[in-house]
Amino acid sequence: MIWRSYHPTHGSTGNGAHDEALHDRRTAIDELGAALRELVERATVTEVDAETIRRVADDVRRVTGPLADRPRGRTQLPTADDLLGGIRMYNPVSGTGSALAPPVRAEIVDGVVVGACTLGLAYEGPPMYAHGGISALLLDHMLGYATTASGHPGMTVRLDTVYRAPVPLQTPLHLTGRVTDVNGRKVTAHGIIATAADPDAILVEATGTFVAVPPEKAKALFGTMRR
Ligand SMILES: CCCCCCCC(=O)SCCNC(=O)CCNC(=O)[C@H](O)C(C)(C)COP(=O)(O)OP(=O)(O)OC[C@H]1O[C@@H](n2cnc3c(N)ncnc32)[C@H](O)[C@@H]1OP(=O)(O)O
Repeated sequence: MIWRSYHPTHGSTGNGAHDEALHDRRTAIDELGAALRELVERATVTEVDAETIRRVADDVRRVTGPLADRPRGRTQLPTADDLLGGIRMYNPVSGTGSALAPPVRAEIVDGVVVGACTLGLAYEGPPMYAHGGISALLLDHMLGYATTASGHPGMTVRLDTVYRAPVPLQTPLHLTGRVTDVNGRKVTAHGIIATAADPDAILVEATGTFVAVPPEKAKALFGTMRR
């Protein structure tokens, strides 16, 4: 991962009780993430009356109160994350704890990152189809994953996105990301979005340039990060 030089591994501790507590916390975060995504989608699709919407808004404010007890700031990593192990519970694309993430599930197949997700109406841009920025978000993630998995992690400095056809909502999607060139610190990657039903028909494709962050820059950008 791009932060490798500045943070020790926080993987398995060999401490059974700690691992069990961590697993339990991640499971709880998964559960809350799923509930939040359901809330977001239901709030987006509902046509109930204004009184019901206000009542739900009050209820939501009330039930989220306990979560305000121990907030973390931007320099503090989530205790449930494992940066070097690639576990980012709140990643806005793949994090199962995120209300914003579809979430994308991705794996590496023959050197290519292959992902899947379904976008609900909360991601709507043009009626019935995904917002273009969401497609770019998904592809940036797929390309970033591919560069990291290839052993050449870096940050996006450029993302060229070509929208060939609208991306349908409520439809299983097929995503890919692959590294196409490594040139010193610069890595080029390419990815697509298609439907799972017709993975060869490209709806959106992107080519990205990623640059490895030199240690002095990494220190300036991420040096204040703490557990
Ligand atoms: C597992 C899931 C992972 C998901 C990952 C998602 C990825 C992301 O979203 S990252 C977040 C978005 N990106 C950013 O915020 C990055 C912002 N940019 C930066 O901070 C800096 O550009 C940084 C730190 C990356 C590089 O800075 P620096 O080390 O000064 O680079 P710099 O020396 O200017 O350029 C290095 C090389 O890249 C090239 N380059 C820089 N910017 C660009 C660009 N926009 N387009 C093309 N080439 C560029 C330069 O020309 C140079 O090439 P060469 O070595 O041939 O001369």
